[in-house]
Amino acid sequence: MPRILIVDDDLEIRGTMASLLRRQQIDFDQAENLRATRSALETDNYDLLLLDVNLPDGSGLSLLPELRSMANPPEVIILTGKGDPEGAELAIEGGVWDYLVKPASIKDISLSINRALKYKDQRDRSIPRALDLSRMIGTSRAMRECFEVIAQAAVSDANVLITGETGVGKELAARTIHVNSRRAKCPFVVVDCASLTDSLMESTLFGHRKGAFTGAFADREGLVRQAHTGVLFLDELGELPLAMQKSLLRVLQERKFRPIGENREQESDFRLIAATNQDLEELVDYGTFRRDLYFRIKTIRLRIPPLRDRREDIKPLATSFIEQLCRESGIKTKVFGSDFFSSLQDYDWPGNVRELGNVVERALVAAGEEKFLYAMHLPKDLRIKVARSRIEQGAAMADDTSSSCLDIVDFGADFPSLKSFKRMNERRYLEALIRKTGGDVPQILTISGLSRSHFYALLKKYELEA
Ligand SMILES: Nc1ncnc2c1ncn2[C@@H]1O[C@H](COP(=O)(O)OP(=O)(O)OP(=O)(O)O)[C@@H](O)[C@H]1O
Repeated sequence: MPRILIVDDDLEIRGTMASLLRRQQIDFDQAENLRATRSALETDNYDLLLLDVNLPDGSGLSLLPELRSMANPPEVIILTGKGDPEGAELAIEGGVWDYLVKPASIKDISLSINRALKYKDQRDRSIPRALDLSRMIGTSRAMRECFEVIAQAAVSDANVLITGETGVGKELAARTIHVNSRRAKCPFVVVDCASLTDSLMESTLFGHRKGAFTGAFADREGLVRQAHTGVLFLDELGELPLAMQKSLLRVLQERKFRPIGENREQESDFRLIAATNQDLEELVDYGTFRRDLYFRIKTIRLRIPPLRDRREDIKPLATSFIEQLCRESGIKTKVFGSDFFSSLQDYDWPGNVRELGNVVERALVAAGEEKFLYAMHLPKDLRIKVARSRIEQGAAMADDTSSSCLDIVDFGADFPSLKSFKRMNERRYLEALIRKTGGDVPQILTISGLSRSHFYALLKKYELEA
């Protein structure tokens, strides 16, 4: 059910609006000034604000930038007693749905409210569908939840804090938010806070004038200004020194900064997306990260889980990386031996998706001209770790591609049905036979006793090649 906040200092107007909404069975709250409106917005979600311009403690229009930076902002209809064309222009620039001059007819107000609510409803529903995820892969439930947050972040202009271990895809997620947002055509400026020394940081972020310090041979535009109209992506935010945190907070509040050696302030309208693999809350408790900055940055929070907690994503990621690498190097895409994926599945991926990308690339190089990718093509250190962990788990399934393909396997909690066990082994039998005979079909048919048509049907079934 939609919810509306009526913001007006005039009791009579609030009463008229309230009875209109009650008749339409629309839920609503009321606020008589800016302060009450802000506190209502902090505690509740609204789909629409009916907003008066002249309020006792300031202009209703001053709320528009704050609303725009909310994760899922309400629509706004401005209702004002003054026919103020400049105000109307400002309001429309600020993204309001409609601007009605009092006394507006009940019919006009009702029509406008219904249209705005319909639009808001469509906006809410279209969030997940509208997303372009062409570069970001993931089918696990955990990643689908991440995509929902990314979709919400894409339709808003709020600050975003992305957390997760190294290599989980924080920067990729930030870029995905950017390409799906209204700032998509504007710059995406990356600042790696960990690689900047304290002395370089201020001039890198805010720029400097020629001669501002020894070595400042020319004017330099800072990254904050370069991000104007676009996104400033602060990677490794937990590494930002305290002094710079203060400056950053000021820029976030005022969107203004002063390059070193410059008298006048400059402006930059950027959206902040920050990423960290550190626990910022813990840093706040230790006193090495400012609490006020932390609260300002985490309007939208995206936590990307490590790959070991979403193993379902390993296969689609690895397949996509291999296909892309084969395409780029102009070679025919490889066929996977089943032991290849099972080894990938059984590894813990401390370096997450980045490590997976590197590992499959190394496997591709190791396979050379071979059509198949087997576990033996994977880096030795990875195979050793997988073998160890299998032994530790009592799986006793050594990672030895030359072992019999009909070993008895301890499947642990994932014990398969007899049908799928037979399928698995049939596939492994065929892979081993193709490997042993070098793909010599007459020899395969002699050894297996299969008819030619049955053999080709099995190749098709298991997506194998001889
Ligand atoms: N879901 C995904 N789909 C496709 N590629 C991904 C995915 N997640 C990560 N990658 C790839 O993995 C690599 C590492 O990702 P990224 O740089 O975004 O990680 P990060 O979390 O920002 O790492 P770090 O903390 O070390 O900066 C990149 O090549 C990226 O394209």
